Amino acid sequence: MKSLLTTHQLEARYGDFQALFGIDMHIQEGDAVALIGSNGAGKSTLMKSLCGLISVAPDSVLLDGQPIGGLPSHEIVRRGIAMVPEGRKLFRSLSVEENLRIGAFAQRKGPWTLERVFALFPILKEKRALPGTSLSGGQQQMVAIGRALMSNPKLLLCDEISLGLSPAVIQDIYAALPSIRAEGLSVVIVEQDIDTAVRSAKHVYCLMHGRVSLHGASDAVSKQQISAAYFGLEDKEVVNT
Ligand SMILES: Nc1ncnc2c1ncn2[C@@H]1O[C@H](COP(=O)(O)OP(=O)(O)OP(=O)(O)O)[C@@H](O)[C@H]1O
Repeated sequence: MKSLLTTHQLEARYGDFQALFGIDMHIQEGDAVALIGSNGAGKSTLMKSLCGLISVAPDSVLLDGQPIGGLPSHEIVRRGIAMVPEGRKLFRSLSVEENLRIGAFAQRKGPWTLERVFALFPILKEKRALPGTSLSGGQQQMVAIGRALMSNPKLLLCDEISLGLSPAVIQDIYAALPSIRAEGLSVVIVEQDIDTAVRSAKHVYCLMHGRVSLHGASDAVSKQQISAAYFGLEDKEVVNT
């Protein structure tokens, strides 16, 4: 499979505080990667570094071999990375449909249109004229995912899409993933629930204190390896990538 995105010794800082240290990550075309780790491990910081919300060294993030580190986020969307942010971040004053249409600002060509998003999440078609923020948490999450898809990304970054949702709703959202990935779209899923993460991904990266503590094929990493990498292990683990 062709490499889509790589990070090389990626570092990220908030002022004097260093949150990420030497992250090497590889995402192939069509890949599904789960990013796990305890609170404060650096998952959101890594997602923000990939989509231009945090400034990082140009060569530390390559998309299709081109340096994109530190580019403004609208330029990164144009190049094919879209983010479903933690907390959904819908535009309060806009309807469901308007929220979705905003995702298409980059005018990238591809399969995702308003009708296609409505086919994926039919409830959004019914509620298209309502304010996005009047929907249930799960429906708002669908809007956030749909808005990101409207930019026709090559890589979709999903930051904690199940946060605050009931197990049944989480199941509904994850049930959409195979359709989302059907046309070769790569996804990175940040997820607190380790079982959900590993089940829905081909590869797993675990972060601890801003470093990769484990990475490997999800069917090759054991529960013991994951809990060691999640809660504390001195050496970096690499398992059958
Ligand atoms: N805006 C910020 N300013 C300063 N430090 C920050 C900021 N955002 C995050 N941090 C710090 O960076 C580190 C990594 O945080 P990050 O939010 O990336 O972790 P996370 O793995 O996503 O955690 P969570 O699961 O709680 O969202 C933490 O020590 C956090 O306190």
